[in-house]
Amino acid sequence: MIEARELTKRYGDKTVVDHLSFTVKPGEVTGFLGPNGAGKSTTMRMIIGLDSPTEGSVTVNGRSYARHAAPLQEIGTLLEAKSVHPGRTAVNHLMALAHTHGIPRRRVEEVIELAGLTSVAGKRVGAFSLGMGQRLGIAAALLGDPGIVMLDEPVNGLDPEGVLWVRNLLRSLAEEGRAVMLSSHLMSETALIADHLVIIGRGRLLADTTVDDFVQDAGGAGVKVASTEARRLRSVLAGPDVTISSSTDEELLVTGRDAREIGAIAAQHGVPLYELTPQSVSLEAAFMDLTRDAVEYHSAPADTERKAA
Ligand SMILES: Nc1ncnc2c1ncn2[C@@H]1O[C@H](COP(=O)(O)OP(=O)(O)OP(=O)(O)O)[C@@H](O)[C@H]1O
Repeated sequence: MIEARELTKRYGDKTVVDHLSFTVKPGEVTGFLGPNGAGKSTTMRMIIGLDSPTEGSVTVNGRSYARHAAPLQEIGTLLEAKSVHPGRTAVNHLMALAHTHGIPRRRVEEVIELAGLTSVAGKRVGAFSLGMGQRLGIAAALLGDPGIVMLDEPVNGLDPEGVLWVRNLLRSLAEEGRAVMLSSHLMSETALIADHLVIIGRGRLLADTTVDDFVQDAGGAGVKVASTEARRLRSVLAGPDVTISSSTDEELLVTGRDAREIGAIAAQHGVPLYELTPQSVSLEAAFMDLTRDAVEYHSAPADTERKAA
């Protein structure tokens, strides 16, 4: 478990992390989101003692990182994938880390295999692509079999197969009961991996919520239904919390009932359907709305068009 309480970091008169409180719980993937410059990396650096808070505190399994005798076995981290000696091979890099904690070679081999690096284990890290570097960083994070895994932008530079691998790996680590924290500035990608969201902007907490609630608050999704008997369908679907709008004579947008219910009700009343499509909310748009005032570097034109994902 990671617990940040009123965590604050100032550089000169600039407050980069501003009284931030959140918890990263075991058995969950927590997505740590914010636009560029929001303070994500600074927060993560404070979690593992690379920066010290100006105010407030953060603990890893109940105590500050520096007070753990074997920190690699408490929390595995990937902060800067390229912070590796370029002349070392992947296996030597991991062995050097393993030696600091009395971790056996067998475990090094395990994480190399887990990260899909077996064929390049003997290659010098300096020749690694960005994606291979990310995989090596993740292998290093898992070396001590830690209960907490914290990764800064882990899918950065990965190809689609690599992205899928990270997604499945993080989900399985959480299912094993570990606390997983990953930072990102991509809402839709994070929503596919995370259970919980901690969203920050200009160092401040903007939202501490579940992915499900965020999706719901983003406007719910609604279901698009098309039928040759849309008028009759509208009347059989009506209910106290149901909203139905129509864009054409045969199409309805229904909120308050999911696709399964709509299909069942339509079948019960013998109404033919030729389309039944759950609408996906534009999570990226909701995220941009939430962080709009906290974006440090606006691109021109400043207003991004709102469109469905
Ligand atoms: N050592 C430092 N001295 C002064 N300012 C700093 C220092 N480190 C970070 N900052 C500033 O703190 C702010 C937050 O930076 P940080 O890297 O934590 O953000 P981030 O959310 O990780 O951003 P990104 O997604 O771009 O990596 C930025 O404005 C950055 O310029």
